Amino acid sequence: MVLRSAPHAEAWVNAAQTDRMDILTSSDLTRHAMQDPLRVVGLTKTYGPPSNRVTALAGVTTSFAAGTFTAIMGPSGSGKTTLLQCASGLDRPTGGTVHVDGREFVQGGEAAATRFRRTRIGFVFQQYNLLPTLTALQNVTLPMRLAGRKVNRRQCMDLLEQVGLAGFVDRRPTELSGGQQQRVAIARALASRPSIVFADEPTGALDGTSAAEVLSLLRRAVDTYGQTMVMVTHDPIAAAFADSVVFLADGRIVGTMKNPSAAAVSEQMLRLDLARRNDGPR
Ligand SMILES: Nc1ncnc2c1ncn2[C@@H]1O[C@H](COP(=O)(O)OP(=O)(O)OP(=O)(O)O)[C@@H](O)[C@H]1O
Repeated sequence: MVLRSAPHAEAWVNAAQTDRMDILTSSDLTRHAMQDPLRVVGLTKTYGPPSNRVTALAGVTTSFAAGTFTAIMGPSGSGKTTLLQCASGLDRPTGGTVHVDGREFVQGGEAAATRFRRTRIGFVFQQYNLLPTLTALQNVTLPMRLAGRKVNRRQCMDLLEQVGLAGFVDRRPTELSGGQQQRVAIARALASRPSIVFADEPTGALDGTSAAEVLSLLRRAVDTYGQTMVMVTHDPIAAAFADSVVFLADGRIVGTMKNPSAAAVSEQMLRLDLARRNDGPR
């Protein structure tokens, strides 16, 4: 998918394997995307003073359909994490809007943003972000307790069982391997049944076997519960677990790929790197 408004888009379409990509106009996007659980429109994010401005997002418009798994890829510094953080309410965009479950997320102060994140969104981070003093089960129930919601202990135990940790519920993070900690983090992210789960490099700190297990769990969350998964990754093998890949460069969407294979993703990443080198520093 290439948004026609994106600069370099024509070049990208020419350079890429166009048979794997759709061309989407902004009216198509509007028509199809209004009901999607997550939609971002004209998202911009700049850092620093005008004299030294960094543009991390330069107007990103896209939509994530229910029950789909999308990987966000792009060269270092292309804006992947910034997109994830702005789309999830962890950070405030400079411009543009975020729509979750058809409603615009209005940046109404930290309390509102926190409430929004706790009820509608799950997060999985590269470094797991588990609380070291709590057991696996307590880590999973924590977001519900923080949100003042009744804890469904049985459901949390079931989730830990589903991620293969039935015998580990009373262990603290230091007593678990990296892969096991990430599986606790996935159970925690899924416990409140959020409509959208954001994952930022969820396999970045894992070996190949643990990474495949974690990715299979994310895939299963999409297929079983219809959750919408948005994952930032550098790894083409991880991206191949997704239904589609959105490619970013210089804070813009420059293409998407449906039904990605690791080989096709690697090839597109190489093309992007090459295009960037040919363009020189911005
Ligand atoms: N807090 C900040 N202050 C200033 N510039 C920032 C800040 N956060 C990010 N940036 C800049 O914004 C741009 C996009 O950063 P971002 O972390 O979103 O990229 P990325 O694609 O996730 O990179 P990587 O793959 O290396 O993690 C980069 O040029 C980065 O240096």
